[in-house]
Amino acid sequence: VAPRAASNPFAGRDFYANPYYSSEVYTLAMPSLAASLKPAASAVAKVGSFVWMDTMAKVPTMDTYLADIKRKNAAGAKLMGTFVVYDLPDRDCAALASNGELKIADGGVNKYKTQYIDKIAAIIKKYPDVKINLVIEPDSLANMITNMGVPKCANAAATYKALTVYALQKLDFANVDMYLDGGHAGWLGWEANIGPSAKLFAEIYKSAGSPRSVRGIVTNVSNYNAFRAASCPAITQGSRNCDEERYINAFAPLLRAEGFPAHFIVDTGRSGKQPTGQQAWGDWCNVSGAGFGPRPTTKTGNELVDAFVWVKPGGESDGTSDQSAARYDGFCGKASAFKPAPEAGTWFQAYFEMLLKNANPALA
Ligand SMILES: O=[N+]([O-])c1ccc(O[C@@H]2O[C@H](CO)[C@@H](O[C@@H]3O[C@H](CO)[C@@H](O[C@@H]4O[C@H](CO)[C@@H](O)[C@H](O)[C@H]4O)[C@H](O)[C@H]3O)[C@H](O)[C@H]2O)cc1
Ligand SMILES: [Mg+2]
Repeated sequence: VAPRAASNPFAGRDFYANPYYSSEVYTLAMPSLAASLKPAASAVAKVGSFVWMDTMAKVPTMDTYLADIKRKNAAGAKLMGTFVVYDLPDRDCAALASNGELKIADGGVNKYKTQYIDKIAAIIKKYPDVKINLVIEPDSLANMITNMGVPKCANAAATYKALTVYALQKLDFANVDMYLDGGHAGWLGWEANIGPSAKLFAEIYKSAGSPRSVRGIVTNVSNYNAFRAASCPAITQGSRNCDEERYINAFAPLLRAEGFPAHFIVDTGRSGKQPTGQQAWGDWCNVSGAGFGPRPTTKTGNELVDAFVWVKPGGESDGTSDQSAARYDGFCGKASAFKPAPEAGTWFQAYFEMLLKNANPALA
């Protein structure tokens, strides 16, 4: 077994401005952007964000990007690959917007193993010299804590847990570090949720055999919370953990006590402007008033936090506002949600412009 990583998986490496996102910015955003916003947009295109493998068809692009990174590193760069594993069958079980391609009822478990995870493992094996950091399945285990009352989540629970364990075991390589998705302060940070969460995450970690490459937990993926709020926003009323740092500082000792010595990374891609237009802390879809947040860095000011990262690519929709669409989720129709919005994952120009204008720190 490889020696336990004592060091920060992001230390001494630079983020890879992936071609997929920069091409969205240059081909989809730039042409209709006001001249005044173009410098900010080209700055954003250079910020390294995670590549979402949200379909089996996207897996081969991991090979393309890792080959590009390997080439660039051979020429003196110090890039790492950062990817999101996101294709569980019956995905996003409490929402409708990000419904995935695999269904438990339609052989999804076997497809996830053989056509998704095993394919990712085979690609990683080709690049033993490239540092790879992975986010594992946003919105999966968190839903197991708070949404067992949703039939789709209750029915998917055993599968989510078993396939997460499978992924942690199959992707456990010496050059890989993985972070399980831990929702955010407004989700699992509540008094009622944080204890059960620590137990569940530790159970998964130990069931997988405490793999060396499971470094910890990522928080705030596709959400908007400040890492360190100057003052607790009104919508967080009643919760002691009103920002991601308070959530992490409360969560870490509970996890350690359960046998999971987790470190953390935090998605700051859309946390720049506080407070946002959320009317309730549970508002998650295309929230108005958000802005690009702190740039990716290992200088987090908290030794539990390896890095601030950009996981959700700012400008890609969280879900359609078209009420007649199959994947329409009511949260994307709420007053706090920017409308009209296209399907989850597709380019949302007006929202991108808002993120540029609200960026903090400023982009250019
Ligand atoms: O006063 N109290 O003591 C008290 C105690 C408990 C309370 O209840 C808690 O209230 C919280 C809201 O405050 C709820 O948190 C919301 O849960 C939703 C899932 O159900 C999440 O939605 C996901 O968001 C993802 C992006 O983050 C999307 O990608 C994904 O598609 C989407 O599904 C929201 O973020 C998240 O904010 C908790 O469940 C709930 O338990 C409340 C008060
Ligand atoms: Mg989503």
